[in-house]
Amino acid sequence: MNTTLPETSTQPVIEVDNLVTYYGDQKILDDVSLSVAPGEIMVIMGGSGSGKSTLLRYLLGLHRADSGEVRLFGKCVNSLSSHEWMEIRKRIGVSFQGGALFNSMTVGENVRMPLREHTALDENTMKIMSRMKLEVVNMAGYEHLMPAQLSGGMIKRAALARAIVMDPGILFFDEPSAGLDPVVAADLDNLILRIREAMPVSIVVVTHELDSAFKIADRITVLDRGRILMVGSVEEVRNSDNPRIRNLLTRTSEDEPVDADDYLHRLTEGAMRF
Ligand SMILES: Nc1ncnc2c1ncn2[C@@H]1O[C@H](COP(=O)(O)OP(=O)(O)OP(=O)(O)O)[C@@H](O)[C@H]1O
Repeated sequence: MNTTLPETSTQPVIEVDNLVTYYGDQKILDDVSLSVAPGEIMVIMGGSGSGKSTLLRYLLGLHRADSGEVRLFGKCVNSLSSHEWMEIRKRIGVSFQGGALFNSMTVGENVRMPLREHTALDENTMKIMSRMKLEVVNMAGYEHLMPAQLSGGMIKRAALARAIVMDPGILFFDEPSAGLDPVVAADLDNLILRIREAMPVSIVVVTHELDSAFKIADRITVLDRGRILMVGSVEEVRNSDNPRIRNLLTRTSEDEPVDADDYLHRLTEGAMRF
């Protein structure tokens, strides 16, 4: 549950300043800066290998920045004590690709797990709170089922109920609609919007699903080879004339097979221009 927030309501809940990260000798994120305002939905988009998941891991404080800084709720994640980090961690909900419910527990037990771990609430209160969150994700009445009895979409929704059970200030999604059919994926988008309406939470979504990004985002960060190409509104990204963003929007990539005619056409077009 939300502890009293020390920051003013307009202070960004996430701030990234000039983040540079390496895996070994390879620079993965290069001078990345962005911020996420209270209640904002920020979508991180980019081609495969552009650094989206890596950025998410740094936002979650899983790695130490090689240079630059990540601040959550105004606190630099690299300089927190483990106790301070635990306090911040309670205010962060995460919904990862697989949904990842514990198969040996019922849906209700799964959703209550963070409450059991981080609070001293009595059993009854925990049950009421988990039911409320299951209602938010349209899963009321399913709390006694085991994960194996659920569809893929229901597993995602139950995992989402667990991610919001502590009323987080920030909610992270990694490819929320991966593996879902388009109708279920669209439901999940609606649910993300509904959660933002229902609670004061900032949401960061990593996705390569354009339809989903355009539907839910307040702003989009476009990553390309570890650098930020653009941070802007849906309209700004849609209307960008940056060729690499256009490529991303039309789903062409240097790794994809190239249509020979189209390629020649573009080549001659380019030759004529220069
Ligand atoms: N643990 C790791 N060790 C070494 N290199 C890594 C590691 N994780 C990622 N990388 C490299 O970092 C770069 C960015 O990877 P990342 O997974 O962040 O990209 P992404 O945009 O999330 O890609 P995708 O959409 O395919 O998941 C890639 O070149 C990748 O090979």
